[in-house]
Amino acid sequence: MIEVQNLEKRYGDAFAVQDLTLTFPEGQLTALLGPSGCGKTTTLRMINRLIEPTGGRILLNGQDTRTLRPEVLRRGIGYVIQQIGLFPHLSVAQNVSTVPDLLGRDRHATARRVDELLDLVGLEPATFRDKRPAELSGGQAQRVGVARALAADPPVLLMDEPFGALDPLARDRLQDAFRSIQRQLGKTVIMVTHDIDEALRLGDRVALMRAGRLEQFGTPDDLIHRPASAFVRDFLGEDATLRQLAGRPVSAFVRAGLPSPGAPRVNADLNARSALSVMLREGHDTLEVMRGEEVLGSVRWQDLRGGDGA
Ligand SMILES: Nc1ncnc2c1ncn2[C@@H]1O[C@H](COP(=O)(O)OP(=O)(O)OP(=O)(O)O)[C@@H](O)[C@H]1O
Repeated sequence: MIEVQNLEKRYGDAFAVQDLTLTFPEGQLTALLGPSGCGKTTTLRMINRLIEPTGGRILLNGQDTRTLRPEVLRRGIGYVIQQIGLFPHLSVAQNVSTVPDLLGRDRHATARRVDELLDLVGLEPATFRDKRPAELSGGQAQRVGVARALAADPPVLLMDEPFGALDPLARDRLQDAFRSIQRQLGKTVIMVTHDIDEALRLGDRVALMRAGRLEQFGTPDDLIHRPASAFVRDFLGEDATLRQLAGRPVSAFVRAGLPSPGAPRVNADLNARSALSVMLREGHDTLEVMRGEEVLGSVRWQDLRGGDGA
């Protein structure tokens, strides 16, 4: 678990981060969100001590990070940035195994792990293992970057706009892949983004910052339905609920029980925003949700509009 307490970074008279106190829950993904210059990257880089705070402290599993040598600290904290920085002269497999090799881990075990990780991020190992970075698309290179960060098996991952440079389709795919990996591996992830959709879609928690301070910390539902300030409401915008629905399958909103007679059927994987459109189009306030031939249950208009899906 990572706790920051009264964290501060000052440059001359200007505060990049000021009086920031929050706990990043273990095994969850927290999105650090906010407008340009609000202090997101500075906060992230203080956590792995690429930037030293001018005040406050950071606890990793209860231990003040200042008592740890930076290189020891960073071994337990993966770091993924937009410009992935793969080594051009090394193969994909060598790039992914950089840290385990440095740590002197068993070579055969590492080779197996590299293949597993490539598989996990959606790169066929036999095809990609021996390629050089110059032979990869931007999206493939970012996948390799994610695999490399996971290779050392750090309990904590810091990510700074990791999907920023991708086209929308590739970004959606890699976000989905990453989300299921994160759920599967139970990593604690802190992800900087200025993309509201990304934060609402991927974040278990969202920390919204403004001018170096924390404006609100909560679940996506909290920020959308219980904004702490006019700033939060304005920042998320009026269509925040719809955008959040677009990132969730309708199955997240299913309740047991039958819908009203004649309700349209939709597939469980349909996104909730499209499900809402089906209701509007068909003039029904319930839908029957199917997975293949099986009826999962029903979903009601007010369930989608209330935004309480998990
Ligand atoms: N080395 C530095 N010297 C002086 N000011 C700095 C320095 N680094 C950052 N700042 C200032 O601190 C503030 C926060 O910067 P930071 O990069 O953390 O913002 P951010 O929220 O990540 O922004 P963006 O989304 O644009 O990357 C900004 O006003 C920035 O100008």
